[in-house]
Amino acid sequence: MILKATLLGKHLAQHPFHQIQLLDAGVELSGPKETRIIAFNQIVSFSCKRGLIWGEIEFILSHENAISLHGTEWQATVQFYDQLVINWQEWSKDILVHATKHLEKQILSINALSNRDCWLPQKEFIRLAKELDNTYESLPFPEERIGEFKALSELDYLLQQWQHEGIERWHEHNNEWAIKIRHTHANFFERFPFILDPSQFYVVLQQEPSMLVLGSAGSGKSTALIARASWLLYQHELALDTLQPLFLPLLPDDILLMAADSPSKQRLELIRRTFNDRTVNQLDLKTPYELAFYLLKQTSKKTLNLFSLLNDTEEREKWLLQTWQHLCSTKKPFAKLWRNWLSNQYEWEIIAGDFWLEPDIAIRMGARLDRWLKHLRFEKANKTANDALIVLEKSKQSHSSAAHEASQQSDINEKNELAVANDIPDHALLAPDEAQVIAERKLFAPLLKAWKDKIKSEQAIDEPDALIQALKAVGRAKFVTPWRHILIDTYQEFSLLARLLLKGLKEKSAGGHFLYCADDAQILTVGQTPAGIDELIEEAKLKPEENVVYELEHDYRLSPDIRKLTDTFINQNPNQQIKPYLVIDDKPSKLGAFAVKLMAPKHQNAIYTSPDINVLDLLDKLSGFAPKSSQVLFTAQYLYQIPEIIISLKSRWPHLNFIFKPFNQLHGVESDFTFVFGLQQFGDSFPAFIRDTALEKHLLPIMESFLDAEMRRWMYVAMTRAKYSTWLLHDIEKPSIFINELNGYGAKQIK
Ligand SMILES: Nc1ncnc2c1ncn2[C@@H]1O[C@H](COP(=O)(O)OP(=O)(O)OP(=O)(O)O)[C@@H](O)[C@H]1O
Repeated sequence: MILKATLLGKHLAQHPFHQIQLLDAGVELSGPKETRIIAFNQIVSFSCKRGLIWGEIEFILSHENAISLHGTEWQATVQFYDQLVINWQEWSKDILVHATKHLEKQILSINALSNRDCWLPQKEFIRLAKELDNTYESLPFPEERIGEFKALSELDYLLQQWQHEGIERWHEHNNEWAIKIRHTHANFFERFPFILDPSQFYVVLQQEPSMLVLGSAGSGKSTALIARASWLLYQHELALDTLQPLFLPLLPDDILLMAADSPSKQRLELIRRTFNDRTVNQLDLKTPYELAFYLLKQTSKKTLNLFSLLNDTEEREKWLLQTWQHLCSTKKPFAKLWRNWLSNQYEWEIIAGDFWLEPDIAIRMGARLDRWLKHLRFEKANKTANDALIVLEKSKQSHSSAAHEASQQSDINEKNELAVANDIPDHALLAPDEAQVIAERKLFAPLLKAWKDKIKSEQAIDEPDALIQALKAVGRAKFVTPWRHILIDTYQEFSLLARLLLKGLKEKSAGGHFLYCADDAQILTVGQTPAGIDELIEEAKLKPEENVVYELEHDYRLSPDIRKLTDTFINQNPNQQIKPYLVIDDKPSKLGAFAVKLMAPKHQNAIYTSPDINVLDLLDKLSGFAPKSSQVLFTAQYLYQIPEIIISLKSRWPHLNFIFKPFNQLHGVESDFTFVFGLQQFGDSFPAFIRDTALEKHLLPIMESFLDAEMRRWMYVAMTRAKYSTWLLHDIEKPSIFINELNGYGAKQIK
């Protein structure tokens, strides 16, 4: 059947098509310049309209495209339209059967997946999401037509639910499964020191090959990590039938626990002891240095020892101070250089004669020597790691080196501009004077040599060398990662080298599982930035489309008020991942009975600001109400800022346990009460510019754009250690600028 525009119609319509012919499953439109076939499966709808004089047939195609034929005689148009409707309906009826089967098949596939009595790994979910997209793309007519068919609408509704709420449904499925497992194995979970909350259970039971768990201070990350280790080993005991055998039974040797450094390792040790699980206590727990050392031992026949000074900060600082003092007393030029440098750079008052033995100087040197030397020790290895990373990036993005450098330079410029906007003083931003860098290198060279000699005398290896060599060992073709599960705590503190090593282990792991726990607000290492959290997320992924980040939902250390205060404080820096104010949810939730059963949380109930002269008074009061053996943390930027009188008066409050730690060693530390010292704006002021030497400016990454970003994190960590109360002790005349700010957020002021 053919419908043609009339001569006058053609002339008035000025349209590309003058004729339409009905085909078996479509229509053909033709005009003087083009002919176009429109198949029924392209058409969303069509209509027949009557204009003032002429008829018109219009077809709506997908994506709201319209094609029409104008200028046809009205009666003929109606006849053609009626026949078109008949053909279209017959075709649609026939095709509906296929479409229904197509959608039903997809529903069956979803049901099969969601009815699985097991953890649904994310890769399955991603596969399903892709399948769903394809389902709609491969329908025999445009998706917009689904609503016309009642039979399809219902199927479509079910599919759409999965398409739009897939993530929630996926989590729901896994949560429900987790609840079931928790009930089935209630006897086992009751052995834990706490009843885990649903988000912790999720982390414990999940079976993803790689997951990054984020959570703020006290959200129970380390606890969940140890609970997971215990659960993994328990499966070995049971060889459960009810679980899909995604995990083969595990032996303790298959699991490696990791923490960023000695303080966080000690904390993890403490937590695992509370679990009272002999096998968990036997699990390998290593710092990156120990991991590198272990890998080297496995792959090399040389005699090698762990360097004695690396795991004990106190001993290391003591050794460095003694070595520095020895160098000063035996090498006059060395002592002269240091005398000039300390008096010029720091404006310290240096006495004539043996200044290095002066208690006032000596007390300030240990921590500083350790910090300065560390930058030099890691210099070469960091450069190697950075080069490796740049090569990796380049091969990934096939960026020209010029473009890469240009973008880095523009980042630096941008950061500098921001820094200026934030009133960061110019001296902190100026490129270090090269002559000064060389002079400082000379200053440290004898100390660095003494350090290397000591390592040699112990037949040991330094951390950066160990990490670089381990990286090479892991990179060898034959290397296979020996652990099936690597559970990593305080991941935010892992150095670039350590992270590269883990990356290597991941690449060489056949079907291994990696769990990373991190909090960007707790980055204490100078030079590590919170922007790195995005890198951590990238590293935790196996494939780019995966989203393996999971957040813990509760807070066990801080009360909602304190949580709000500390979060407001850290969130001032827009580069930190914004922390929502979480509260303990004691009400029944849709996740069942777990939330109700949460143990009564221990809550920090106050942060006080007080002039430091009140300290003895406060301690007396504290001793009156603190339970016996309470842990009392004393912390400051430098330990010597803690008044001596307190250290010597430990015997005055014998029933309290005192811990002394500088801010940068507070990873994972937990106390009942915390006293923070040195909050002043003079001398060793806080916050301070930590890059106070030319070498530091030269070797450390560029400063973060937000003013005092690093010190803000130190303060945040110090304030979030205590389960009960924190006192921020400040100078009465010149308090730290943070004090005023915190008072504004609700810290309680003691006059
Ligand atoms: N489910 C729970 N019920 C009760 N208390 C818990 C629970 N989980 C953890 N805790 C307690 O909460 C405190 C904080 O836990 P944990 O150290 O695991 O948190 P975290 O997130 O690792 O903290 P941080 O990041 O500050 O190191 C600890 O005292 C721990 O014993």
